[in-house]
Amino acid sequence: MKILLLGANGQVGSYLRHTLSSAGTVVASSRCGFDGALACDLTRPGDLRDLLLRQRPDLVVNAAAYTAVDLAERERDAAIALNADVPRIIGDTVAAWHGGVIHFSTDYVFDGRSHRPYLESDGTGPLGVYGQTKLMGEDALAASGADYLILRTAWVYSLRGRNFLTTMLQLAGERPLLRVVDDQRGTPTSAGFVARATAGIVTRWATDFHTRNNLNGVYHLTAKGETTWFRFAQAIFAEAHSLGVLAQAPTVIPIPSADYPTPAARPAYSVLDIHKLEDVLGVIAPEWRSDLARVIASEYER
Ligand SMILES: NC(=O)C1=CN([C@@H]2O[C@H](COP(=O)(O)OP(=O)(O)OC[C@H]3O[C@@H](n4cnc5c(N)ncnc54)[C@H](OP(=O)(O)O)[C@@H]3O)[C@@H](O)[C@H]2O)C=CC1
Ligand SMILES: Cc1cn([C@H]2C[C@H](O)[C@@H](COP(=O)(O)OP(=O)(O)O[C@H]3O[C@@H](C)C(=O)[C@@H](O)[C@H]3O)O2)c(=O)[nH]c1=O
Ligand SMILES: [Mg+2]
Repeated sequence: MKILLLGANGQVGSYLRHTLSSAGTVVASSRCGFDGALACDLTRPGDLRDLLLRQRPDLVVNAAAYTAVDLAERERDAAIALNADVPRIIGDTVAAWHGGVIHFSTDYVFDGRSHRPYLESDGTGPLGVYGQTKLMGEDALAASGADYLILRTAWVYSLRGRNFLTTMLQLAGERPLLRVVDDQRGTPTSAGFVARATAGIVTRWATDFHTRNNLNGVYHLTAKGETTWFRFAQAIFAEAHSLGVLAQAPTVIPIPSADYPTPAARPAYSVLDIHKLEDVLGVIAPEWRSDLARVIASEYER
């Protein structure tokens, strides 16, 4: 099976480049092209169509996105181009040869007013431009006629790139005291887990090739459990400290979101129910806390 991976240089994409090779022949593409990846600026629809037509993949895995949540509030057009137009063009194009698409979306499609984990069938209500444009992309792909899986993940971290984990480790070296919001609940999920689970899903999907359209739809893909950003920060410092990576863990103070104003509002509660992922796609998810410990140890315990 030929798999075209878009966004190969991103947080999830860089892990997918490795894990997907167990599921098929991977052709990787990134904005600039590096390390053998094909260069393609996805904001140029003609370039994206050319890439798809030339490669004619059995499956496109789209890990490219506009992910700057706050910046999106004043760069709406750029967010639409990446998060809404790209999945629409992919779906419309590969539908011509009955190709499939695996696309990632986010917990930020929800408004956060739920008091129990969100089901795939629950109503959406994004609070900001990032979530709105990701939802537009979900709808466009679902309407395209291609076979598709939309994997909604959340609070993704790794030791590469910019994310909450790397931000906290960096701030720990700069400040003795950090203030972190304690009234937004969600589930930290490692990029490595997302990429391994996705590769397993691709393998299963390829096996069920003739009936795979039965699987079309949205799936929630996170680790298990829930926490707040404050408790996530505490856990990061506890793990790093126990491995001797941090001489002195900073003091972390819990604060309400009102005390940490940001251009984009975040949902107060965006825990995702992952039973459909487990039952239909057979993914086994780790607890978020053990996933975090594994990630930090993998880097430093050598
Ligand atoms: N990060 C998170 O917390 C979460 C992410 N998700 C979703 O998961 C998916 C993967 O996210 P993640 O890996 O964290 O995102 P990243 O921001 O790390 O990666 C996105 C990639 O998209 C690429 N990209 C952006 N613009 C273009 C362009 N014009 N042409 C080509 N490539 C472009 C970027 O390229 P470059 O490296 O050159 O900038 C980057 O490598 C996304 O769909 C995201 O919405 C969902 C929930 C949580
Ligand atoms: C750095 C920092 C952040 N915060 C808060 C701000 C925010 O409410 C929360 C998380 O901050 P971040 O900006 O790292 O996270 P954010 O950009 O909101 O992360 C989101 O990214 C997109 C792509 C997604 O799809 C989501 O699932 C989610 O992971 O922590 C503090 O309270 N103190 C701090 O020192
Ligand atoms: Mg990023």
